[in-house]
Amino acid sequence: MLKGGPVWALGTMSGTSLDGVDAAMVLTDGLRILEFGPSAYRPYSPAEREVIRRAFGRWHGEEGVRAAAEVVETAHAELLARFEGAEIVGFHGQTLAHDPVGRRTHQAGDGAVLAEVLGLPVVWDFRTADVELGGQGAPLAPFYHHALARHVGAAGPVGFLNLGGVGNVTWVDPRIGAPEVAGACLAFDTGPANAPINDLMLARRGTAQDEGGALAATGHADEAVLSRFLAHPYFYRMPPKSLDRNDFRSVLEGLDGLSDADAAATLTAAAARAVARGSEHFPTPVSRLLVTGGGRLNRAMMAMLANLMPCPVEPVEAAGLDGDMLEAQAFAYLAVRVARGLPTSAPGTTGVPAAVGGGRISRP
Ligand SMILES: Nc1ncnc2c1ncn2[C@@H]1O[C@H](COP(=O)(O)OP(=O)(O)OP(=O)(O)O)[C@@H](O)[C@H]1O
Ligand SMILES: CC(=O)N[C@H]1[C@@H]2OC[C@@H](O2)[C@@H](O)[C@@H]1O[C@H](C)C(=O)O
Repeated sequence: MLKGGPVWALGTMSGTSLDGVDAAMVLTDGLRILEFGPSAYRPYSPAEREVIRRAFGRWHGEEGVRAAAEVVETAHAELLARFEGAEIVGFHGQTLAHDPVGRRTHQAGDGAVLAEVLGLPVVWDFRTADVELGGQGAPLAPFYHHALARHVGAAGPVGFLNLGGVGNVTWVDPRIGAPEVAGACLAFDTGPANAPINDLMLARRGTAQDEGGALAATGHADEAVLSRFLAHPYFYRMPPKSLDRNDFRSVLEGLDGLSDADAAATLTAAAARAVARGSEHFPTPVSRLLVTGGGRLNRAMMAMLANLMPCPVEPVEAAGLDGDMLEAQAFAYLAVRVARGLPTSAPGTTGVPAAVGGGRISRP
């Protein structure tokens, strides 16, 4: 258990869109955020990405998983070696598979290996305890969103939307002092966000993403595909709820007859409409929706969201935060919570029956 006051924690995120690893430092006591520290990013090479991609959907011991874990561990070790002054590491790993109904979730990468390499305590495997207790195991950033809302001095409920490979949103009431208290947070995955767009761009154009949403901006969304998409039972489930990267794959097929631009516009609109549909679950309206993750740089997606939502939709930078590093910061914050025996999820964030602290700690 960590003693005393605030510590510099170093957190990582290797997200579902598979672009690379983010790492960022936060000074925190596991309750409040005192200061933001340096951050860095290491992209995966195309070859590394392919090794990980081949292991998507697989579980420990299955083919290709050890190779993927080695890529993840090596990339993290390289990136984290660039930092100085961290006292603890929060290592998310790379989600390969996520099946909360089956009470299992798989983040590749061994925290014990990193602890040895870095000579620091490493908190990892953040999601397993939650799913084993019947929670969704995701999203886990919401407790950090709660701390952020208080840090930026929000006076009432605000929304944090992460537009990564998958989207997730947190409704936060910062007037409630602790995130695990009933009514402080309601969180859930909204639906697919950038992952299907990236897959489309790779298949049709050989590029990693729709830069700035430029292609989507020139197309027209296909309403038939969108209504089939929005009829998916996921949208009728009450939150909390979470998704695996490819859960919507079959619904989002059927774009073959569409031009590249119309297909991109359709997938972009699908992400935005999923968020708007999700926001209907908010307990009360929010004063603003603060957007983090790569999707905030997709102007077509942001414009669609602004049209659909009744409140201002702004990148988190509008509140002085860093939308590239927010999730890495989240796992720094959560690592300190784990080390201090504080919970990392609650009924309102993952649907777990009672607040629970996930994560394993490996020491060098
Ligand atoms: N300039 C940009 N224009 C358009 N899209 C962008 C831009 N920058 C990033 N993106 C999109 O955002 C994605 C990266 O987002 P982010 O890093 O938030 O996702 P992630 O952390 O991998 O995913 P998740 O949060 O689901 O785990 C890219 O793969 C791309 O689709
Ligand atoms: C199982 C898993 O890794 N889920 C990710 C994914 O990416 C976005 C969304 O789906 C969210 O549920 C989660 O990540 C964020 C960081 C979270 O746990 O808050």
